[in-house]
Amino acid sequence: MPATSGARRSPADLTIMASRYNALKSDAAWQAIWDERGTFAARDDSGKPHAYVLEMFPYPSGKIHMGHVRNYTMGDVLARYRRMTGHEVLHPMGWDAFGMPAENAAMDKGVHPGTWTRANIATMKAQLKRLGFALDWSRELATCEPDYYGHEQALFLDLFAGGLVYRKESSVNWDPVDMTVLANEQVIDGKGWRSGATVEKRKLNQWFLKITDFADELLDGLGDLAHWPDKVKLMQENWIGRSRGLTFRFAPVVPLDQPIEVYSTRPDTIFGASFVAIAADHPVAQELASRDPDAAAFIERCKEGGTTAAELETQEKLGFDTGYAVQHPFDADWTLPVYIANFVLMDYGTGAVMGVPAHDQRDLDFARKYALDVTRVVAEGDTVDPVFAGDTAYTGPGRIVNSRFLDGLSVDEAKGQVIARAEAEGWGSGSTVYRLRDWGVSRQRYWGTPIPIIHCDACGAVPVPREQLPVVLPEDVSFDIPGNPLDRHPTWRHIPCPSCGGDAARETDTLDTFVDSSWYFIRFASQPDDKPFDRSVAEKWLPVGQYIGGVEHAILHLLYARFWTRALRHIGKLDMAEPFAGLFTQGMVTHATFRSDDGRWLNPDEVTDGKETATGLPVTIGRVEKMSKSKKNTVDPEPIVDQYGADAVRWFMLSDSPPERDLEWSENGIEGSWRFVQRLWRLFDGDAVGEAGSDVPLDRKLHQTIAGVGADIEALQFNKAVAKLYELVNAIERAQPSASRTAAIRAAMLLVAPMVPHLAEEAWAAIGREGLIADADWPTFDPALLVEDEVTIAIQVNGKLRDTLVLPKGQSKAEIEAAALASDKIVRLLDGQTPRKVIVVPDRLVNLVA
Ligand SMILES: Nc1ncnc2c1ncn2[C@@H]1O[C@H](COP(=O)(O)OP(=O)(O)OP(=O)(O)O)[C@@H](O)[C@H]1O
Repeated sequence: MPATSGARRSPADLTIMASRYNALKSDAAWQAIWDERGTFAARDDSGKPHAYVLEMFPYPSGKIHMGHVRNYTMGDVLARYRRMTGHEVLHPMGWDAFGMPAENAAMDKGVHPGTWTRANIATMKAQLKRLGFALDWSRELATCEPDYYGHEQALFLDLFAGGLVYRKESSVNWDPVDMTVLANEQVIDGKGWRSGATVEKRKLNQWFLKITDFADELLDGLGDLAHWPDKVKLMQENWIGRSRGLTFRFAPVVPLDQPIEVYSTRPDTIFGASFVAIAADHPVAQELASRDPDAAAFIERCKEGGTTAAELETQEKLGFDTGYAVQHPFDADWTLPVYIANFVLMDYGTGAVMGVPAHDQRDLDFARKYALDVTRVVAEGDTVDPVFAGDTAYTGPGRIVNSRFLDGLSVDEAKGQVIARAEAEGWGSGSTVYRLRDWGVSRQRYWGTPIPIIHCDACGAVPVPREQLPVVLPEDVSFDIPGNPLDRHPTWRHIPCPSCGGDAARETDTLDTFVDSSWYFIRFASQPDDKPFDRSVAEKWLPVGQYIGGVEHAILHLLYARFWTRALRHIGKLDMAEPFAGLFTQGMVTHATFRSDDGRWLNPDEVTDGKETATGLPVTIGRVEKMSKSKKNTVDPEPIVDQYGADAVRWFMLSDSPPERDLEWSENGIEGSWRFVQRLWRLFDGDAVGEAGSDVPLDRKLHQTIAGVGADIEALQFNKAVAKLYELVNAIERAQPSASRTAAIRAAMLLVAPMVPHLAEEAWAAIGREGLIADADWPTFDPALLVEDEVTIAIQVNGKLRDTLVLPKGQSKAEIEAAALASDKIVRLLDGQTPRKVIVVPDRLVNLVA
């Protein structure tokens, strides 16, 4: 390393000097060294405290984009920092590799989903490597490989044996043109995304996991997650949706011959009820349809439309007046009409609801359409008028009004009263219900984990014997016609029944890909060949200390993983309640979206000056949205890494804004990061070593920075850490050569190492240090140097500021008083008088009462 003089240079000069840092060369060299030495391989038994840092693994959709870079850089800084602070770190990476896009690629391009997926994995892995992430690649896994999903099948069978899996008929979205089941996201405005046909509901036998058995645990367990964002906990709480309500019967009015049982979470609004709505497949509706062709035709119509909650919310509310009526439970003379309605589902509650239009939006839409009464029973502020105007239901809190004996009560008090009366009078009973449904895991798709079940006419659903696992997906399938190719494979599904030996058939549904991501973090911690994980090893690492991922996974993925972990505990496979002790949800990297003249999404690369580069036709610039492959608004980091090197890209992703905040991608600023990397290099490379002399302010700055940067990284406040490092570098650059300055430069190398690891290694080697900086110890700070040792004290006379004094910190009251009374200004002001009273607040102020 060239020893130059310690003379200061302006940053602008630095980049044009000869000894420019060659990032591309250094990046490749250090990445190769880390690889060769297995630097980031986690050892199960090193004796050091364990730290498990994990980012949500990506779907291998093609290339990584800046969103991934942001997510993975944050995890990487923490992982590297934990290593330097003496931890054995597990920081693995893998691929959430099953799912629809691979099947779509197969249909569009004629390439096998496996080929497409594995090629994407290779590309993305190479891209991640170029960013220098400290990942333990020896533990890499891809969920689409039998050595992963075979173990998942074993776990599925464990849960099956443990009574947590069952099969039930349930509705799916059916595309009548493509003759296939559609995933919810393939239903767009009630139509099949490819065929454009109106989607129907169909009943199919499907597999479910009993997540509802754990509803209370999953809800109450949120209280123990101190290191999770409140917003995520709230989202989970709402999703589980525990509420107390009333199941009760409306007595029939002739000619109806049976009561209608409903469930309501708002029994407090019972005096606002104006109708009862039943599902199309409710027994009363079915019975009517057998005699009334109009009712039968309406029920057919109800089959249109998807099954998602969102669909049910948004689709037009349709009803059929059965002509039947029921009695209000509190008034034998009050009757309510009974409608068949398309928004009521049979497998939800009792398949019947009471309609309270003033206080439920769905009911209000319905009541306005069919001209039913709308009566206010909860006051909205001062508004108590029973006539409810407008088209927006009031769902907020308030006093109960227009409700006889309930008037004046709060919503909760009224609920309690109605439940108590119903129970005393024997027409209903209170119960706790959950919004959470059991998890339907069957997907009528090819590219997923085959469900390890064999169907036999004689024996029913029989688990695949363990020694026959994995049930491997056949590769010889075609996608030329819609539907699940497993269904039409010539041989794959035919198999003798393991129980009776007769002809039987494999289950052709595959598992929801959320199952794959519900336990991958366990497999990362321990991956023996012969079982899903070795419990004692897994428990050494788990729970994950810090999990980092997008808030878009706040509900489903995180809830399913929490459930899976508890389910494994329930069947005695793992002794752990919560999989992720700490959670951080990074803000999204966003970017404008572009659409071509004919409505295709375009990548920013395909647009020049507002026109599609290829066709010259104008493009539509859409909203700024989360960078994502599906909207094609991705920016590939690779050309940027080519130009500026990995460290500049990493630094840039960390420095720009608070990590929890969204960040609109722009290349402005990357050059600034590159210049800073160069500046660091000049500082590290240009230091004159071994000079004597100390520089106390610089020592203080250094120790404050060591403490502050460590705390910021621990709190994942990377932008703050970066700001402190800028300040330190400024201070070092300004300082005259001294031993302090040399020490500060050495420490700065360590402090920036988690963020710009290639440059840090290069500098470390250049000063002749043994070993890697990745393995070096994080610098320690001297607490005595963290405090400023002088304070400014205000001196007041009769409450008015008259002077200030700079004094050593921590002086006694007597010392401060003496100093104040000796001040020239005060001596002049007092003019020989002795103050009547002296009030001293140490390190802050002195007030003299004259
Ligand atoms: N634009 C983004 N900004 C920040 N983080 C992102 C962004 N896109 C994905 N991530 C994060 O990357 C991790 C892996 O996500 P994954 O690859 O499954 O993302 P995705 O949303 O499916 O992306 P894509 O839509 O491009 O495939 C997740 O933690 C996710 O939140």
